[in-house]
Amino acid sequence: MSLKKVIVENSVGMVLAHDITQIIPGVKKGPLFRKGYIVTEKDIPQLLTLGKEHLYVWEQQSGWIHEDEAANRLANAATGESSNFEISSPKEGRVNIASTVNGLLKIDTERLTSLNSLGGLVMVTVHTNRPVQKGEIVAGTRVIPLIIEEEKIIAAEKLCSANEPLIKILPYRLRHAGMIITGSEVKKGRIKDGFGPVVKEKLAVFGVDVVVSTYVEDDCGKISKAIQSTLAQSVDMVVVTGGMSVDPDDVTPSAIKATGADIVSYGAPVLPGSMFMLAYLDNRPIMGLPGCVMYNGVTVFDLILPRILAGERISARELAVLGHGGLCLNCPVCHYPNCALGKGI
Ligand SMILES: Nc1nc2c(c(=O)[nH]1)N[C@H]1C(S)=C(S)[C@@H](COP(=O)(O)OP(=O)(O)OC[C@H]3O[C@@H](n4cnc5c(N)ncnc54)[C@H](O)[C@@H]3O)O[C@H]1N2
Ligand code: MOO
Repeated sequence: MSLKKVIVENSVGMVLAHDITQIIPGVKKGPLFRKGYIVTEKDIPQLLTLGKEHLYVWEQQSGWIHEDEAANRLANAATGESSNFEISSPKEGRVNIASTVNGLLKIDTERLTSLNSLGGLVMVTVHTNRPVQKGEIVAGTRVIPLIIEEEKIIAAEKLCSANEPLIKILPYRLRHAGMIITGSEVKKGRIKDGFGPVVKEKLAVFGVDVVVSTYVEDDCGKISKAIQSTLAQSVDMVVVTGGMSVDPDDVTPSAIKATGADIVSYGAPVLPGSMFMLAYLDNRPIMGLPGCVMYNGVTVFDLILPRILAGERISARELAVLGHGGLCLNCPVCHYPNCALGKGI
C-alpha cells in the first residue's frame, strides 16, 4: 500500500490511511476518524475545522504494510506468541503488551537495543527482572511511519524471535521454604521474633510457604546443623536470618560455609542489604539475611528473591552489577518496584 495525498474536498469515498485526532483542551484527546474510514460528504466541514485541508488515503502497493499490522507483528514476534501475554488492538500504530500471569519479566536488553537501532520502529519495556502481575502492561511497540517496508518488519521479527523470544515471563517455581531464625536473644525468649513474620510475608507474596521454621542461638555448629536438617526436609530453599555482620556473635556466614555450600557471595552491593550472603547446597539456594531485611522496607532480598523463585541461578557477577542503581533513596512513601532501585542493569 502506498499513500496518496488528496485535497479534502476530493476525498469523498476514499479510505483514510491514518487516524485523525481531535483535541479539545481539558475535555478530549482521541481519534475522531479512524484509519480505514471511508470519507463521506458530510465529514468535509468537520475535517476542515480540524485543520485538515489534505488527507492521506491508501493506494495499494506490494512490499509495504500499515503501521498497525507492523506493530501487531512485532508484538507477536517479541513475545513468541506466548499465552503469558495479551496483545492489545493497535491504536495509532501502537500496541501494548500486558502480562496474563504473575511471574518474573525477562527482557533480552542487548537484543532490545539492536531492535531499537533498526530505525522506523520502537519496542519499549519496563525493566528486566521485574516481578510482574497479571494484567500489568510490560511493553509497548510502535511503528514510526504510517507504512513501512515489510522487509524491515521481517528483519525485526527475526531479531525478536532468534533462539528465544525477546520478552519472556518466568513463572515462580519454588514453593516451599525453610527458615532459620538466629539470635540467642530470640531463642532464649529475651525478645520476640520480629524477623520471621517479615520474611514469611515477603515469601507469601510469591505464593511460597515456610514449611520448616527453627530458632537457633548464635552458635556456628548449631546453625550449620539446622541448615542441613532443614534441607533434609525437602524444602526448595533456606533463609537464615540475622547474625550476618561483624560482631563476635555474628556467626551465620561461617555457619552457611560450614555446611559445605558453594558460596556465591558474602556481601552484595545494595544498600540496604550489603551483608547479604547467597550460597547453594545441592543446587538449592541458601540466603543469609542481615538485620536490615527485618527493619527496612525494601532491601537486596526484594531484588533477588523473585529471581531465585523463578529458578534462576544467580552468579557473583549478577550480584556485582546491582551496585549501579543499588542505592535505596528512602523516599517518604515507598513506590518500589516503581523506582530506580535495582534498575541499573
Ligand atoms: N562495624 C560494623 N557494624 C555493622 C555493619 C558493619 O559492616 N560493620 N553492618 C551493619 C549492617 S549493614 C547491618 S544490616 C547489620 C547486620 O546485622 P545482623 O544481621 O548481624 O543482625 P544482628 O546483629 O543479628 O541483629 C541486629 C539487631 O536486630 C535484632 N534482631 C535480630 N534478629 C531478630 C529477630 N529475629 N527478631 C527481633 N530482633 C532481631 C537484634 O536483637 C539486634 O538488635 O549490622 C550493622 N552493623
Ligand atoms: O546489610 Mo545492611 O545491609 O546494608 O543495612
